[in-house]
Amino acid sequence: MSLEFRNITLYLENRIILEDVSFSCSGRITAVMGTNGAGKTSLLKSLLGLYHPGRGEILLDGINLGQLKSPVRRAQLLSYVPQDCQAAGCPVQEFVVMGRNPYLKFWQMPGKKEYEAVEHALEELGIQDLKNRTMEHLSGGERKLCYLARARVQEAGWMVLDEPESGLDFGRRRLLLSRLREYLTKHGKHAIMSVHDPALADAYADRVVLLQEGRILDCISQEDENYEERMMEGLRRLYGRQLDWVRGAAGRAVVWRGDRNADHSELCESRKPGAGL
Ligand SMILES: Nc1ncnc2c1ncn2[C@@H]1O[C@H](COP(=O)(O)OP(=O)(O)OP(=O)(O)O)[C@@H](O)[C@H]1O
Repeated sequence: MSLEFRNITLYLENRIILEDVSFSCSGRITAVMGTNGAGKTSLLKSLLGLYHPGRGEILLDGINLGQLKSPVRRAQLLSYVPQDCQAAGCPVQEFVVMGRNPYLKFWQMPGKKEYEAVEHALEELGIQDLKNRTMEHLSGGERKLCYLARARVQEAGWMVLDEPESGLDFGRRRLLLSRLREYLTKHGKHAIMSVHDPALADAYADRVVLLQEGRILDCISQEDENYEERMMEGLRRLYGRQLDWVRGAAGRAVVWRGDRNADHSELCESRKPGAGL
Protein backbone atom coordinates (compact mmCIF):
# COMPACT_ATOMS: atom_id res chain seq x y z
CA MET A 1 0.00 0.00 0.00
CA SER A 2 1.48 3.33 -1.00
CA LEU A 3 0.74 6.94 -0.21
CA GLU A 4 2.53 9.66 -2.07
CA PHE A 5 2.32 13.46 -1.98
CA ARG A 6 3.47 15.05 -5.24
CA ASN A 7 4.27 18.75 -5.41
CA ILE A 8 1.42 19.80 -3.12
CA THR A 9 0.91 23.56 -3.04
CA LEU A 10 -1.96 24.91 -0.93
CA TYR A 11 -3.25 28.48 -0.58
CA LEU A 12 -5.71 29.50 2.15
CA GLU A 13 -7.03 33.04 2.33
CA ASN A 14 -4.44 34.11 -0.27
CA ARG A 15 -1.57 32.86 1.88
CA ILE A 16 0.69 30.04 0.82
CA ILE A 17 0.40 27.32 3.45
CA LEU A 18 2.13 24.38 1.72
CA GLU A 19 4.68 24.83 -1.02
CA ASP A 20 5.76 22.08 -3.39
CA VAL A 21 5.51 19.36 -0.75
CA SER A 22 6.60 15.96 -2.06
CA PHE A 23 7.25 12.77 -0.13
CA SER A 24 6.08 9.21 0.08
CA CYS A 25 5.11 7.34 3.22
CA SER A 26 6.93 4.18 4.18
CA GLY A 27 6.64 1.42 6.76
CA ARG A 28 3.63 1.27 9.06
CA ILE A 29 3.72 4.81 10.47
CA THR A 30 4.85 8.09 8.95
CA ALA A 31 5.15 11.01 11.39
CA VAL A 32 4.90 14.64 10.31
CA MET A 33 6.70 17.08 12.60
CA GLY A 34 7.12 20.85 12.59
CA THR A 35 6.61 23.92 14.73
CA ASN A 36 3.14 25.41 15.36
CA GLY A 37 1.71 26.68 12.10
CA ALA A 38 4.18 24.73 9.92
CA GLY A 39 1.30 23.18 7.97
CA LYS A 40 0.91 19.70 9.46
CA THR A 41 -2.87 19.81 9.89
CA SER A 42 -3.28 21.46 6.49
CA LEU A 43 -1.32 18.62 4.92
CA LEU A 44 -3.51 16.00 6.61
CA LYS A 45 -6.68 17.90 5.66
CA SER A 46 -5.49 17.99 2.04
CA LEU A 47 -5.14 14.22 2.19
CA LEU A 48 -8.68 13.91 3.58
CA GLY A 49 -10.15 16.12 0.86
CA LEU A 50 -11.10 18.85 3.39
CA TYR A 51 -8.63 21.27 1.77
CA HIS A 52 -8.05 21.43 -1.96
CA PRO A 53 -4.46 22.08 -3.04
CA GLY A 54 -4.14 24.38 -6.04
CA ARG A 55 -1.33 22.28 -7.41
CA GLY A 56 -0.01 18.73 -7.06
CA GLU A 57 -1.63 15.39 -6.39
CA ILE A 58 -1.96 12.80 -3.66
CA LEU A 59 -1.83 9.19 -4.77
CA LEU A 60 -3.10 6.39 -2.57
CA ASP A 61 -2.37 2.98 -4.06
CA GLY A 62 -2.35 4.68 -7.44
CA ILE A 63 -5.72 6.42 -6.87
CA ASN A 64 -5.55 10.17 -7.39
CA LEU A 65 -7.49 11.36 -4.33
CA GLY A 66 -8.21 14.74 -5.92
CA GLN A 67 -10.39 12.95 -8.45
CA LEU A 68 -12.15 10.69 -5.95
CA LYS A 69 -15.77 11.88 -5.81
CA SER A 70 -17.35 9.32 -3.48
CA PRO A 71 -17.13 10.24 0.24
CA VAL A 72 -18.06 6.66 1.12
CA ARG A 73 -15.14 5.26 -0.87
CA ARG A 74 -12.85 7.85 0.73
CA ALA A 75 -14.04 6.76 4.20
CA GLN A 76 -13.20 3.16 3.33
CA LEU A 77 -9.67 4.24 2.39
CA LEU A 78 -8.97 6.80 5.14
CA SER A 79 -10.08 7.17 8.74
CA TYR A 80 -9.45 10.35 10.71
CA VAL A 81 -8.76 11.36 14.29
CA PRO A 82 -8.81 15.17 14.40
CA GLN A 83 -6.75 17.34 16.70
CA ASP A 84 -9.88 18.71 18.40
CA CYS A 85 -12.15 15.85 19.28
CA GLN A 86 -15.53 17.60 19.59
CA ALA A 87 -18.07 16.32 22.09
CA ALA A 88 -21.03 14.53 20.56
CA GLY A 89 -24.26 14.20 22.58
CA CYS A 90 -24.54 10.43 22.26
CA PRO A 91 -23.34 7.37 24.17
CA VAL A 92 -19.80 6.24 23.42
CA GLN A 93 -20.99 2.96 21.90
CA GLU A 94 -23.23 4.78 19.42
CA PHE A 95 -20.46 7.20 18.52
CA VAL A 96 -17.89 4.48 17.89
CA VAL A 97 -20.24 2.33 15.83
CA MET A 98 -20.54 5.22 13.33
CA GLY A 99 -17.14 4.06 12.11
CA ARG A 100 -19.00 1.20 10.39
CA ASN A 101 -21.24 3.55 8.36
CA PRO A 102 -19.15 3.36 5.14
CA TYR A 103 -20.00 -0.36 4.98
CA LEU A 104 -23.75 -0.10 5.66
CA LYS A 105 -26.51 0.74 3.18
CA PHE A 106 -28.20 4.05 3.91
CA TRP A 107 -31.28 2.26 5.30
CA GLN A 108 -29.30 -0.29 7.29
CA MET A 109 -28.86 -0.05 11.09
CA PRO A 110 -25.71 -1.40 12.76
CA GLY A 111 -26.22 -4.94 14.06
CA LYS A 112 -24.51 -7.55 16.24
CA LYS A 113 -21.40 -7.71 14.06
CA GLU A 114 -20.90 -3.93 14.19
CA TYR A 115 -21.37 -3.75 17.98
CA GLU A 116 -18.92 -6.63 18.43
CA ALA A 117 -16.34 -4.62 16.49
CA VAL A 118 -17.00 -1.70 18.86
CA GLU A 119 -16.53 -3.94 21.94
CA HIS A 120 -13.27 -5.21 20.52
CA ALA A 121 -11.90 -1.74 19.78
CA LEU A 122 -12.88 -0.41 23.22
CA GLU A 123 -11.25 -3.42 24.84
CA GLU A 124 -8.03 -2.99 22.84
CA LEU A 125 -7.81 0.62 23.95
CA GLY A 126 -8.66 -0.26 27.55
CA ILE A 127 -11.80 1.89 27.65
CA GLN A 128 -14.64 -0.67 27.90
CA ASP A 129 -15.84 1.15 31.03
CA LEU A 130 -16.74 4.18 28.88
CA LYS A 131 -19.12 2.23 26.65
CA ASN A 132 -22.37 3.60 28.09
CA ARG A 133 -21.09 7.04 29.07
CA THR A 134 -22.13 10.13 27.10
CA MET A 135 -19.42 11.59 24.85
CA GLU A 136 -19.95 15.15 26.05
CA HIS A 137 -19.29 14.17 29.68
CA LEU A 138 -15.89 12.63 28.98
CA SER A 139 -12.50 14.21 29.61
CA GLY A 140 -10.51 15.40 26.56
CA GLY A 141 -8.21 12.36 26.74
CA GLU A 142 -11.09 9.91 27.07
CA ARG A 143 -12.80 11.50 24.09
CA LYS A 144 -9.62 11.21 22.03
CA LEU A 145 -9.53 7.47 22.79
CA CYS A 146 -13.16 7.15 21.62
CA TYR A 147 -12.29 8.84 18.32
CA LEU A 148 -9.43 6.38 17.98
CA ALA A 149 -11.81 3.50 18.64
CA ARG A 150 -14.12 4.86 15.90
CA ALA A 151 -11.20 5.07 13.46
CA ARG A 152 -10.22 1.54 14.43
CA VAL A 153 -13.67 0.06 13.62
CA GLN A 154 -13.70 1.97 10.32
CA GLU A 155 -11.01 -0.47 9.13
CA ALA A 156 -9.67 1.89 6.48
CA GLY A 157 -6.30 1.04 4.96
CA TRP A 158 -4.85 4.33 6.24
CA MET A 159 -5.41 6.09 9.55
CA VAL A 160 -4.88 9.84 9.54
CA LEU A 161 -4.10 11.04 13.06
CA ASP A 162 -3.64 14.69 13.99
CA GLU A 163 -1.63 14.79 17.22
CA PRO A 164 -3.08 11.53 18.57
CA GLU A 165 -1.01 11.88 21.74
CA SER A 166 -2.33 15.30 22.73
CA GLY A 167 -4.50 15.26 25.84
CA LEU A 168 -3.33 11.78 26.85
CA ASP A 169 -1.41 11.12 30.03
CA PHE A 170 2.28 10.18 29.95
CA GLY A 171 1.64 6.42 30.12
CA ARG A 172 -1.34 6.34 27.77
CA ARG A 173 0.65 8.08 24.99
CA ARG A 174 3.06 5.17 24.85
CA LEU A 175 0.33 2.60 25.32
CA LEU A 176 -1.74 4.12 22.55
CA LEU A 177 1.08 4.31 20.01
CA SER A 178 2.37 0.84 20.74
CA ARG A 179 -1.19 -0.56 20.45
CA LEU A 180 -1.59 1.41 17.22
CA ARG A 181 1.57 -0.15 15.80
CA GLU A 182 0.44 -3.62 16.86
CA TYR A 183 -2.96 -3.06 15.26
CA LEU A 184 -1.49 -1.77 11.99
CA THR A 185 1.00 -4.63 11.77
CA LYS A 186 -1.59 -7.29 12.59
CA HIS A 187 -4.09 -6.02 10.01
CA GLY A 188 -1.64 -4.86 7.30
CA LYS A 189 -2.71 -1.21 7.65
CA HIS A 190 -0.84 2.12 7.77
CA ALA A 191 -0.96 5.49 9.46
CA ILE A 192 0.21 9.03 8.90
CA MET A 193 0.20 11.24 11.99
CA SER A 194 1.28 14.67 13.05
CA VAL A 195 3.17 14.68 16.31
CA HIS A 196 5.05 17.26 18.37
CA ASP A 197 7.16 14.99 20.57
CA PRO A 198 10.33 13.82 18.77
CA ALA A 199 10.66 10.94 21.23
CA LEU A 200 7.33 9.52 20.05
CA ALA A 201 8.18 10.03 16.37
CA ASP A 202 11.54 8.34 16.93
CA ALA A 203 10.05 5.43 18.87
CA TYR A 204 7.02 4.67 16.72
CA ALA A 205 7.41 6.07 13.19
CA ASP A 206 9.25 4.37 10.34
CA ARG A 207 9.59 7.65 8.46
CA VAL A 208 9.68 11.20 9.79
CA VAL A 209 8.75 14.17 7.61
CA LEU A 210 10.01 17.51 8.91
CA LEU A 211 7.97 20.51 7.77
CA GLN A 212 9.23 24.08 8.07
CA GLU A 213 6.95 26.95 7.12
CA GLY A 214 5.02 24.81 4.67
CA ARG A 215 8.07 23.28 2.97
CA ILE A 216 9.81 19.96 3.42
CA LEU A 217 12.95 20.33 5.47
CA ASP A 218 13.80 16.63 5.39
CA CYS A 219 12.19 13.24 5.10
CA ILE A 220 14.09 10.56 6.98
CA SER A 221 13.60 6.82 7.34
CA GLN A 222 14.72 4.76 10.31
CA GLU A 223 16.48 2.55 7.75
CA ASP A 224 18.64 5.41 6.47
CA GLU A 225 22.26 4.90 7.51
CA ASN A 226 22.57 8.47 8.76
CA TYR A 227 19.09 8.60 10.35
CA GLU A 228 20.28 9.86 13.76
CA GLU A 229 22.46 12.64 12.29
CA ARG A 230 19.78 13.86 9.88
CA MET A 231 17.02 13.66 12.44
CA MET A 232 19.04 15.68 14.96
CA GLU A 233 20.11 18.22 12.36
CA GLY A 234 16.48 18.70 11.34
CA LEU A 235 15.25 18.97 14.92
CA ARG A 236 17.96 21.52 15.73
CA ARG A 237 16.98 23.62 12.72
CA LEU A 238 13.36 23.55 13.88
CA TYR A 239 13.74 23.90 17.62
CA GLY A 240 17.27 25.01 18.52
CA ARG A 241 20.89 24.02 18.71
CA GLN A 242 20.74 22.82 22.33
CA LEU A 243 18.94 19.64 21.32
CA ASP A 244 20.87 16.41 21.50
CA TRP A 245 20.52 12.65 21.71
CA VAL A 246 21.27 10.84 24.95
CA ARG A 247 21.87 7.13 24.71
CA GLY A 248 21.61 4.53 27.45
CA ALA A 249 20.86 0.86 28.02
CA ALA A 250 17.13 1.62 27.72
CA GLY A 251 17.53 3.27 24.30
CA ARG A 252 17.95 6.82 23.02
CA ALA A 253 16.05 10.02 23.72
CA VAL A 254 16.05 13.63 22.56
CA VAL A 255 16.92 16.10 25.31
CA TRP A 256 17.68 19.79 25.71
CA ARG A 257 21.28 20.23 26.81
CA GLY A 258 21.18 22.09 30.13
CA ASP A 259 17.37 21.88 30.06
CA ARG A 260 15.99 24.33 32.62
CA ASN A 261 19.05 26.54 32.22
CA ALA A 262 19.10 26.21 28.43
CA ASP A 263 18.80 29.38 26.36
CA HIS A 264 15.52 29.04 24.40
CA SER A 265 15.66 32.51 22.79
CA GLU A 266 16.66 30.91 19.47
CA LEU A 267 13.20 29.33 19.36
CA CYS A 268 11.50 32.72 19.31
CA GLU A 269 13.98 34.16 16.82
CA SER A 270 13.30 31.32 14.40
CA ARG A 271 9.60 32.29 14.22
CA LYS A 272 8.49 34.65 11.50
CA PRO A 273 7.37 38.09 12.67
CA GLY A 274 3.64 38.02 13.32
CA ALA A 275 3.49 34.25 13.34
CA GLY A 276 2.31 34.22 16.94
CA LEU A 277 3.73 32.59 20.06
N1 LIG B 1 -8.91 27.43 7.10
C1 LIG B 1 -7.85 28.24 7.15
N2 LIG B 1 -7.88 29.48 6.63
C2 LIG B 1 -6.81 30.30 6.67
N3 LIG B 1 -5.61 29.94 7.19
C3 LIG B 1 -5.51 28.72 7.72
C4 LIG B 1 -6.61 27.80 7.75
N4 LIG B 1 -6.20 26.64 8.34
C5 LIG B 1 -4.92 26.86 8.69
N5 LIG B 1 -4.50 28.09 8.32
C6 LIG B 1 -3.15 28.65 8.51
O1 LIG B 1 -2.24 27.77 7.92
C7 LIG B 1 -1.04 27.70 8.67
C8 LIG B 1 -0.75 26.25 8.99
O2 LIG B 1 -1.75 25.80 9.90
P1 LIG B 1 -1.81 24.28 10.38
O3 LIG B 1 -2.98 24.15 11.28
O4 LIG B 1 -1.72 23.41 9.20
O5 LIG B 1 -0.43 24.19 11.21
P2 LIG B 1 0.10 23.04 12.15
O6 LIG B 1 1.49 22.73 11.72
O7 LIG B 1 -0.86 21.90 12.20
O8 LIG B 1 0.13 23.81 13.55
P3 LIG B 1 -0.08 23.30 15.06
O9 LIG B 1 1.14 22.53 15.44
O10 LIG B 1 -0.18 24.57 15.82
O11 LIG B 1 -1.34 22.49 15.12
C9 LIG B 1 -1.25 28.57 9.90
O12 LIG B 1 -0.63 29.82 9.67
C10 LIG B 1 -2.76 28.72 9.98
O13 LIG B 1 -3.11 29.96 10.56
